[in-house]
Amino acid sequence: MELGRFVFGIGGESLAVAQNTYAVNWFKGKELNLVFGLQLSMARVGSTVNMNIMGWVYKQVKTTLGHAGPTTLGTALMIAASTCLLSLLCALVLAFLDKRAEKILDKEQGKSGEVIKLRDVKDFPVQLWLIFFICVGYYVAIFPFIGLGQVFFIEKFNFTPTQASAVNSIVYILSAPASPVLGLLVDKTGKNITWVLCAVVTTLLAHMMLAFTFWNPWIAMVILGMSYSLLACALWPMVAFVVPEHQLGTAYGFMQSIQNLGLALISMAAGVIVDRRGYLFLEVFFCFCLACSQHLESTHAHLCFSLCPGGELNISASSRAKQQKATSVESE
Ligand SMILES: C[C@H](N)C(=O)N[C@@H](CCCCN)C(=O)O
Repeated sequence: MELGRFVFGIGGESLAVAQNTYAVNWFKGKELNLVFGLQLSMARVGSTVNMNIMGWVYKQVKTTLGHAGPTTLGTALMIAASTCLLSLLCALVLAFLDKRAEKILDKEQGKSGEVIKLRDVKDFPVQLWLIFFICVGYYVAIFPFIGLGQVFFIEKFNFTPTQASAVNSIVYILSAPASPVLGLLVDKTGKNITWVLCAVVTTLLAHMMLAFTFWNPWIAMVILGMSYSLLACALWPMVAFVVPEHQLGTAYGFMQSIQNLGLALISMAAGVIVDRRGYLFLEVFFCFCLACSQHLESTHAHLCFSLCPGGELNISASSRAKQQKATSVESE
């Protein structure tokens, strides 16, 4: 099982790196934030369908085979895995379309000829490193929290397991419809840094509500779901504004690696904190992670404004459009 999850991790995360890089290559300067929102939405529709349908699939296989056990479980999992064939098919079609676009648009000519090197990392701008650390500081307060969330709602709010599971999964369920809408909002307004700051602050407020009050946790979880969707739409596309095209894959690869390293360590730490100190300490710990992320984002904003006032990261959509027009006139 662990070997399977290891291989799954390699595949899943590399897929995410490739998806992000393709999205930027195709949509930079167009509706990039919306595209990231749509990606997130699709992923969340997938997880929601999976959460709701797998129990039913397992029961059907059990009825057909006439018994429970490893064969029944294995068959149900193989049926689930068959959806990867659909992904493979889509990836092949995408590869074909991308090659075709390269020829039609004569992209070879526009290429700078720069070679991709792992050494590029040392030339990454400080803004990019800040984006990486904001990402890790934020996501460690989301994924590990949802992992432990069900028991938290049972223990603190006396919810039944069904109620706890419903309130816990609202973050992902909400992000399916909300992400494209919020992505469009970021596209229309620009100002990615401001949106990321809003998302981190509202997530911090939601965690503080869960930690220090007994208010109905649905309120905090709905805020968390909306702010999480906003962050994902505004943060990930920012990478494309600070690194050149040939370094995008390396930059997204690093972002995912740092995020996963943080998630692995913080998930273990979160388990130890719950066992030794309980859920209040855990929530305070998540608030601390978010406060670090918020501090980094403020530093990031400050740096971007002082290093390049009017720079790419926080300009409005209309100024971005003007900038692009000017660049394309210059290159003609
Ligand atoms: C899967 C990956 N580790 C991750 O964190 N994904 C983000 C969104 C990535 C942006 C779209 N490809 C998530 O919020 O799930």
